[in-house]
Formats: sequence, C-alpha cells, structure tokens
Amino acid sequence: MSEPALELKDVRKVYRTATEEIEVLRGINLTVPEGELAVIMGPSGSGKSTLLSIAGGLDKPTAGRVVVGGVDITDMGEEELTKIRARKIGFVFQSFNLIRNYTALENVMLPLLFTGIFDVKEAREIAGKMLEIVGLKGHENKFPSQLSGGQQQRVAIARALAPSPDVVLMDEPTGSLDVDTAAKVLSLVRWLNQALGQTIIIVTHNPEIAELATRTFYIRAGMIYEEPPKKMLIDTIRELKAAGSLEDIRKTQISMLRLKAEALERALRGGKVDPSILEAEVKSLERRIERLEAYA
Ligand SMILES: Nc1ncnc2c1ncn2[C@@H]1O[C@H](COP(=O)(O)OP(=O)(O)OP(=O)(O)O)[C@@H](O)[C@H]1O
Repeated sequence: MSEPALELKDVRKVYRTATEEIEVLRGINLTVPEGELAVIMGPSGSGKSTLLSIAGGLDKPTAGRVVVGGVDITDMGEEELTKIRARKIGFVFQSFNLIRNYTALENVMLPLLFTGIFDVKEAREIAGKMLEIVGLKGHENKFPSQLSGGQQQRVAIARALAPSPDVVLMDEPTGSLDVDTAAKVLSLVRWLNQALGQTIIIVTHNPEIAELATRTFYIRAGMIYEEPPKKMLIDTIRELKAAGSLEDIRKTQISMLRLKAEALERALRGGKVDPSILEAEVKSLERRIERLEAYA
C-alpha cells in the first residue's frame, strides 16, 4: 500500500501588504502518494510557487497542515525544519541555484551533510553515485560555470535526490533551458521517478510537462482540481525494463536507502534525531526498499 509522500490539509495562504490582503490559497487539499510524478499546472500568479514553498517548509501556511512522509512539519521551528528538509525534501529550481565556487560533487554533497546523519565520506560516496546516475560521471570536479545549462540542472537534480528524500519539489525545472535540452532533462526526470521510485512534484506553466505526469492537478482561483488520469506510461515502463543498467541503478538506490536508514539509527543512538520522527522516516525508507525490490 502506498502511503502519502505529501499531504496538504485545508491549506490557506493570505499575503498582507500595506494596502491589501491577497488570499492566494483558499483551502487546498492535496495528497500525493509515494512513487508518483505529480504535475501542478495553473496560470501565472495562481499560487503554484506559493504552494510549493509551503509544501517544502520554506514558507508557513496561514492555516492548515503540511505532512511530509508521515511527519507534520507545520509548526516545526527553523532549526529542526532545516534538518527535516534536508532529509525529507529535495528542491529543484528554474535557475539551478548551484553554489558557484563549489564543484558539482561538493554541490551534491552539501544537502547530505545538512541532514546531520551522514559523515563526509558517506556524503562523497552517495554524491558520486548520484552524479553517475544522472549521467555526469567524469564531471564531478567541474564548477557550475564549466557546465552547460542542462548539465547544471542535472547536478541540481542529483543534489535534490541524493538524500533519498520523501519528495522532490521542482519549480519550472526546464524554464531556463532550450527546447532540446529541456526535453532531455524531462526524460531524465521521468526516468528517475520510474527507476528509483522517487516521488516528484513539478509546478509548471508548460503543458508538455503534464505529459510526464502520473497525476495532474490544476490550481485556479486559490483552489486545486485533479484531472482524470491520462494514459499509463506503458511505453516508458517497457523501455525501462529493457534498459540493461536499470537493475544496477535500483541496487545502487537500495544501498543508498539502506545507508540512510543506518545513518538515521546511528543519529538516534547519538541523540541527534527525535525518536517519534525517526520511526516514520525508517518506515518510509523500508517501504521504498520493498517497492524497489518488488520492481526487480
Ligand atoms: N511575498 C509576497 N507578498 C505579497 N504577495 C505575494 C508574495 N508572494 C507571492 N505573492 C502574490 O501571490 C500570488 C501568487 O504568486 P505565486 O508566485 O505563488 O504564483 P505562481 O502561480 O507561481 O506564478 P508564476 O507562474 O507567474 O510564477 C501572486 O498574485 C503574487 O503577486
């Protein structure tokens, strides 16, 4: 049984300026089960970025609850939230947001170190594997300025996925890329969702991105609506089954998930993690491992 990777319960957001109040979100109920690739569309100014910031714990709702991987993050303080975000939520932005004077490998290592559960050696190992998975083997020591736009976005995707978060949130991930590069990045995103079982939520204007979705939502006038499911991604799944390296990548992902579970248990023994939160985290990791083993 899939559990929700993300739940928004009656989320409201009101922005107050000196002269007016804008109610951008008017009671959003959204459940994205584990393993889905959900796309949220909507016109400019409809509140897509606001929704994503709230889902990712970067901003607080005016009312309502936000639950990520079984953990309610709504009222968490900034210190706890920073670590929870690093372990449970990955972000990919339109403008890549890589650190200029860090190499590709160091950029991917950074969120792993922020989790507070991995040491430098483990972070380096996982970061190297993730860069390989996104097709950037051999580029580990390059700085962002030495990489193309598409390569930089792949580093950002590796960075978001490296801690095996419950959910990866992407805000217009191809908005800065030309058409061909965008298509390549999108097929990588779809492939990562299918191969790794990674839950991904994308907000976008671009109707082409909705073609990738296992679920499509529209946001309009502060409310969210789900579109009926489109065709299954049968061709992609066939394609993926035919790919020789898929098995190896799933094994790599399983080993990364196990490493994270071990690191969490170590952190618990060291008193670094709240035990009530840890239980939900370890369970969600176990479910992902089971799902990946079942694919094989
Ligand atoms: N910090 C803020 N203070 C006041 N109003 C804000 C703030 N952030 C966003 N808004 C307003 O909230 C509304 C929703 O903005 P948001 O960026 O979430 O929309 P969006 O759907 O992501 O738009 P786009 O597709 O153009 O990026 C807009 O009217 C915007 O002006």
